[in-house]
Amino acid sequence: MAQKITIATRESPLALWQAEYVRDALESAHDGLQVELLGMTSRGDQLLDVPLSKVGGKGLFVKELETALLDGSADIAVHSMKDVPMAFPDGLGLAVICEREEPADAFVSNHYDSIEALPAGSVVGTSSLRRECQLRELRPDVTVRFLRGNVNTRLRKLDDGEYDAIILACAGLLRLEMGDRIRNRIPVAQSLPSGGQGAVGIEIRTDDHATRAMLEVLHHPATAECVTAERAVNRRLQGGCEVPIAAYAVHESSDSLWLRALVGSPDGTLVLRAEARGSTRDADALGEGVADDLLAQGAADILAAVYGR
Ligand SMILES: NCc1[nH]cc(CCC(=O)O)c1CC(=O)O
Repeated sequence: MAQKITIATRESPLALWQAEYVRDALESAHDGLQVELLGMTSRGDQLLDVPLSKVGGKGLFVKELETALLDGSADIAVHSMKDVPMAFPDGLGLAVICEREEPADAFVSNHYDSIEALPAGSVVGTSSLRRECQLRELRPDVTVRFLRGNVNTRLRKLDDGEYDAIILACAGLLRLEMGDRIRNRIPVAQSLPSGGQGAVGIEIRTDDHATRAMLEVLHHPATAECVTAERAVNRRLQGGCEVPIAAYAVHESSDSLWLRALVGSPDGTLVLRAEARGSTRDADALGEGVADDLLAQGAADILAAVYGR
């Protein structure tokens, strides 16, 4: 049995928190196991002056880590599931999904308590088309301004006065012990989260059975069921962050899920919604059904306009 595991991780404070969480859980579950972090910078961390929707989207945060897995310099890669594309390179795959932190988006402001309380003309920072779409549907009278960078950078820009408010994931703030910055947990009906938001996933080489067995202690089946349904929506739509897409599942009982999803235009003038309930055992089919409903409502046209298909 391997007595040492190397974790490939990005170097943002949140990515390091997540990698350290995995390291600590593995070391306490397996006596004598040594776990090391291999920090690396992804293209998503370098290209900070352009929206993700313009530079090729999701894979940007995971590609360098996957290269480290494939060349053997690391054994596992720890990701925010929100940033993990649907398809994996040959020889790599997801081993486990860890317990979800709060999935909602956070309204963060030094002046106002909620989206509703913003004066007309306020400037709100986000570069997520999903957040922009839903915010503008609710408040067509506010201005959305570009905001990227890691969580700490975004908060600093807010504090510098560049924005009246910003929208972040609650999960990142809570993990970094900055929950006091959350002025308001935006109800999911107002800002439906991204598929996988708040969940951490671990990618490995698919033939590395010894490592997979050691990761099992971190697997959280209930989270994995929800994230599976959410990711099935994105997979069926074949959409990344170039289009406003949200997908969010919760358990209604131990064996049934309620999945909601939406596709929209960035300016929030067109927002298509679909939802369905289904068995946890068939989370993929649940997600595909909701995606098909969206496609039938006209999501196909939105996607075709963006991706030229
Ligand atoms: N795209 C960046 C990213 N990836 C995961 C999180 C937050 C933590 C999570 O969703 O697990 C964030 C920042 C944010 O959206 O505020």
